[in-house]
Amino acid sequence: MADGSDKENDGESCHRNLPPNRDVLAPRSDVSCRNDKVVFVHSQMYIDLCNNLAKVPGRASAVHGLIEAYGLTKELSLVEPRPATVAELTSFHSTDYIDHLRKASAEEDEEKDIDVSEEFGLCYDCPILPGVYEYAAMVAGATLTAAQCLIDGECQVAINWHGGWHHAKKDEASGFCYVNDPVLAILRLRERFSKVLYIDLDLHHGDGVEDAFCCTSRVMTLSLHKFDTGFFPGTGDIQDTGMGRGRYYTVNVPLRDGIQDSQYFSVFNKVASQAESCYKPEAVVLQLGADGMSGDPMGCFNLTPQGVGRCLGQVLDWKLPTLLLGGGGYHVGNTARCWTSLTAQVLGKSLPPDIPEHEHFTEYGPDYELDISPGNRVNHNTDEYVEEVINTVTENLAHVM
Ligand SMILES: O=C(CCc1ccccc1NC(=O)c1cccc(C(F)(F)F)c1)NO
Ligand SMILES: [Zn+2]
Repeated sequence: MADGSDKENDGESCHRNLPPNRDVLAPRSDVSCRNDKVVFVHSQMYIDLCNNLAKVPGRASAVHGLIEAYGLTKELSLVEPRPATVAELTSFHSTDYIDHLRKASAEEDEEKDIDVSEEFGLCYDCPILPGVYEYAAMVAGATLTAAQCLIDGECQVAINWHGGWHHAKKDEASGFCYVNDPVLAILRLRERFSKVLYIDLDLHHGDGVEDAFCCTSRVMTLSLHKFDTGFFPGTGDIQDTGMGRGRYYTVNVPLRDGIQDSQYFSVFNKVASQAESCYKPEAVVLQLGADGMSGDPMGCFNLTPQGVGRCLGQVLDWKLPTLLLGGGGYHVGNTARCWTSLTAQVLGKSLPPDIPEHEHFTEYGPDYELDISPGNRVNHNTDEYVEEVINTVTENLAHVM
C-alpha cells in the first residue's frame, strides 16, 4: 500500500498530492465524446524503445506490424507519445526511487557494471538495463497521453498496448515493471472523473494498482487472475477487499489453471456487471495482458481473443471513457493476434482469418491464422469453485453503494 495519506487528506487516496476532487465540474454526461474516434498512441521511436527494453524483445513491433498489416492504423487516430515528466512520475512513485532509476539507468551507460543492488527492487526480475529510465518514462508518457485524450473528450476509447505495467510499487520495481503507468493514468483521470474503475485481465494479479488505491473508494480495482501457491505475485486472494474507506472497493477473483473462454466470461460478466451497477464509475481503465492466452509460455489459462473480446465488449457497452492497456504476453504471435483482434473489435471491424503477408509473417506459422485455438489443459476451476467465488464477490459488493 502506498504510504499513509497526508493529514488533511480524508483517506481518499493513499497518495501524496492527489488533486482535489472536482465533482463540481459538469456531470459526466458532458464528457460524452465529440466523435467515435479511437485514439492509438504510436510512434516509431516508441516502438523501438519498447522493442529493446520490454521483457519480450521484438513484441512491440510485431503487435504494431500486425495491426498495420490488417489496415487498422488508417482507421485509428494515431497520437504520438511524449515522455512522462519527473513530476508526473512522482505523482505516485517516490522521488528517491525515480532519482535512483534515472541515475542508475544513465550510470549503466558509462560504467557497464551490473547494478544488483536489491534497493528499490532493481535486481534480478527488474535489472537496470541501459536506457531503462527513458523506456519507463516513455511508456508512462504514452499511457498519460491516452488518458489525457479521454479527459479532453477527444475520444471514448484510447489504446496503449505497450503499457499496463501493473506490478510496479511506489518505490520498488517488480515483475519487470519499473513504473506503474496504470496508476499514473488513474490519478490523471481522477482529476476529471470522481470514480474510476480499474479492471485487470492479465494472468497475474494487478497488485501494484490494487496497493495504490486499496484505501480509497474513489477507485475500484477488479482483478481476475491465477491465484495458486507459489504463483507470482502471490496476492489477490478473494478475501482481500481493501481497507478503511476503501473496504469492498478492491475486488479479487482468484482463478486456477486451465480456465477457458466460456467459464472466464461467465465469471467476468457477473462480477463486472455488479461492480459497474453498484459503483457507477465515470471512467474505466482496462489492462488486457495476454499471458492468459492459450499457447502462452506461462502455460496456465486456455483463453482466446474471442473470450477476452466478450469481456471487452461488455465494458464498451457501458459507453464510458475507456483506456485500454496491454501488459504480459510472452508468445509474441499470440499476443499480437489478441491485441489486433481487440483493436478491430473497438473499431467495429471484422478481420479476414488469414494473417496478411507482412514483415513479421513468419511469427504466425505453421497455420498463419488470426484465431488462436483454445488449448486442452486440464481445467481446475470446477463449477462449484466458480459459483462460490461469484457468491463471495456478490456479498462483498453488496456493501458498495
Ligand atoms: O506478466 C507479468 C510478470 C511476469 C513475471 C513476474 C515476476 C518475474 C518475472 C516475470 N516475467 C516472466 O515470468 C517472463 C518474462 C518474459 C518471458 C517469460 C516467458 F518465459 F514466459 F516467456 C516470462 N505480470 O503481468
Ligand atoms: Zn502477467
